[in-house]
Amino acid sequence: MALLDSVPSIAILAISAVVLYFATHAIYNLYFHPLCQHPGPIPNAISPFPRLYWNIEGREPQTVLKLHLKYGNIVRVAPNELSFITQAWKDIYGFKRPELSKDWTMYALSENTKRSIILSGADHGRQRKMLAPAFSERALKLQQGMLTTYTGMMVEKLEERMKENKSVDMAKVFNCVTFDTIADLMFGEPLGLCENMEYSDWLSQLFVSIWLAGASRALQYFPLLFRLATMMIPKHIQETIDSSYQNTVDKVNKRLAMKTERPDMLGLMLKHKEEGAEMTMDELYANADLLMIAGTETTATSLSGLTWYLLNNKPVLERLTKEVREAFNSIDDITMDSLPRLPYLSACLEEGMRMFPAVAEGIRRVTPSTGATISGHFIPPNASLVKVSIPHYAAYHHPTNFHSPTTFAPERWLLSSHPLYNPIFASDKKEILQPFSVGPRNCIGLTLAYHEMRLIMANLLWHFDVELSGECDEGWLDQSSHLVWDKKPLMVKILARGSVA
Ligand code: HEM
Repeated sequence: MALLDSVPSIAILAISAVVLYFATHAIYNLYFHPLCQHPGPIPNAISPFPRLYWNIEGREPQTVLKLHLKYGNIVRVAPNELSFITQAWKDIYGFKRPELSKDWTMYALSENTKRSIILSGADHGRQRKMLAPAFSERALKLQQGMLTTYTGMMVEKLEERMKENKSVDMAKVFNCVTFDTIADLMFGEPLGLCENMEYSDWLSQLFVSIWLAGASRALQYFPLLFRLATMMIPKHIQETIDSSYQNTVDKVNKRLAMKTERPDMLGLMLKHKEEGAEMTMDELYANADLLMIAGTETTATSLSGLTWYLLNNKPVLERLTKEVREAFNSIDDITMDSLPRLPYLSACLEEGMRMFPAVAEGIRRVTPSTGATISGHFIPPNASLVKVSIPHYAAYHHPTNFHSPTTFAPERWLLSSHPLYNPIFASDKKEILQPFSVGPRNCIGLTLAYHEMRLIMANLLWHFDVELSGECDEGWLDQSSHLVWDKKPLMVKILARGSVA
């Protein structure tokens, strides 16, 4: 009886202890934490939950922009995390000793992904050395014929749709072209997507894996919960993830069994192996799987964003079309060598990536236990795992960095000698735009991405006039982001060249 009588008091005591713990924690975070002098919303300073909610909701890019507009260039977005929209690229991502390490909670922590270059720790340099030759300008030029095969297939399919008077989902078309290109570069054969401009089962599975990886990141803040959740993944979803990876493994094995001197990615990686660089078979599979995601969705997303802005900015579309059509006498002149000489095309690519960066969130890094200075602000030693990042979308849309930041204006990237140069953009902080990141872990596929984007866009505008279709969602830009944008269909009317006045 006496024991039962004391139950309410034990419950009150337990609740009080929990409340006291959280209250003390909140007070510490607000007034005594090493980051307490940095501005930001109070709920974010107290707890990581608001930040995790953005992750799940998929509104991180837009929310972080709003916070920077309200609180300034450096914002405390979580108790242990600062977001910078200053020129802090080198401080956070650059070559330094010790390097700021990756924040693992940003990535999908499957055992397979952990073996790939993107998550490798001390042996990152070894993996990078082995992959790099496949991405050199020289190696890519050898693949020009293969790249143009898929732009040629794109043109053929668009012609068919034009004759049928049907609108085309260009987001899907860009995905089909980039996936077939990377698959051919990697496995020695395409996925067959460009034949019908439709996704295969494997690709649909891959998209499920990407979405799951993005949406489940918040759980990684709580390792026990994450482990529990991974144990509870429904069987059919786990099978989808496993079968997507197994498909990559099968394709790598098939390519390795080919007796060919083909200078594709696996060929070059293996050649390097003979020269002493090492990569285990498991690492090879993991990197092939990574490249199929990192090298496709990103390029297709950048092209989709640029296409949306072009279709909604007729004068820019006209100028770009004119530049492409006047620069060349025939389609054969449109090459990897000739395209970089088109300044307006280059300016449009930069502006497209500024307005709609494929990687929109900040990629977090963790400061070392020795402390770090970021944009002149010292993060003290042992300030328990402070995370820092530059959020691409927020940094590119903030008036502190770009004049009229929400205006799509490729002119801002032109040299002052260009007839379309506009001095109102002279104060733009152009070096803030780093869609491929910087430093030792920047994008290895940067050169390939530029070549692909130039070839695809130039072929589209050389062959066709394009208009936004009435079937396209007017709020296309209003998208959520789970590591990559959850893109909506981008419906476009394909018209015969010269039909739009
Ligand atoms: C417009 C297109 C692209 C954009 C915007 C982009 C962006 C990025 C960014 C921001 C990173 C840094 C990620 C991090 O710090 O965790 C990265 C890394 C990487 N990207 Fe890309 N990327 C693009 C295209 C490609 C292509 C075409 C490939 C290859 C086929 C590729 C392969 C990779 C790889 C392997 C890494 C990891 C590099 C390392 O950790 O050393 N990307 N990319």
